[in-house]
Amino acid sequence: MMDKEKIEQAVRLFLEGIGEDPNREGLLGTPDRVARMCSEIYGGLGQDAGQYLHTTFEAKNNELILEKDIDLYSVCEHHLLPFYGKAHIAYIPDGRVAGLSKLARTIEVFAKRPQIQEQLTAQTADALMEHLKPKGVMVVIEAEHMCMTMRGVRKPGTKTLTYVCRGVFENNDELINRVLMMVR
Ligand SMILES: Nc1nc2c(ncn2[C@@H]2O[C@H](COP(=O)(O)OP(=O)(O)OP(=O)(O)O)[C@@H](O)[C@H]2O)c(=O)[nH]1
Ligand SMILES: [Zn+2]
Repeated sequence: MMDKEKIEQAVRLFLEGIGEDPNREGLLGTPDRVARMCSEIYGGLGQDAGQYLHTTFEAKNNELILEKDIDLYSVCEHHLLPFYGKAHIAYIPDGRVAGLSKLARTIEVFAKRPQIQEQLTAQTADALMEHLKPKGVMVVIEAEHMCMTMRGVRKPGTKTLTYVCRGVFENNDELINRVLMMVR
């Protein structure tokens, strides 16, 4: 559970820290707004990643399934600035498939936390392996980090691509290339 009062105090202190007046009219409601926003954008903290994967359906054939271009928003844990882009989740079932929306819901559990992209990619793949028990999973994320665009090195347009393979995808160039081709 989030401590809304603590977040509000911190926001007031932060505003003072940057030389603002937290009591000026435009900022009066800001601590409350930020606290409410936090329960949304950090709402994955403490959530069980398996919760969306309890209901599965029988699969007649175990062919590759790819859910691509999933809109993704997360927050980098180093600067607390957003990174955002697309996620692609491929898996080969082993007799059971998940509801299509549940792949996106699973990645959201991990995206709604202070994150680094590599870890977000790996945690999603591992959760799918653990709870869906497929033959293999591949998760690809391409994202732009605002800590690299609006500040720091200032390189807008730079995309960071991460991918993680588990199960039959591991070291299987043919499968990996098939997914990458379908994603392009
Ligand atoms: N590996 C990884 N690095 C990230 C991610 N998000 C942000 N970063 C990087 O985290 C690093 C933090 O580096 P520091 O040197 O501690 O912080 P900094 O002085 O603000 O660094 P600059 O961004 O280079 O100005 C930066 O290089 C960021 O680009 C991520 O998802 N994965
Ligand atoms: Zn950052």
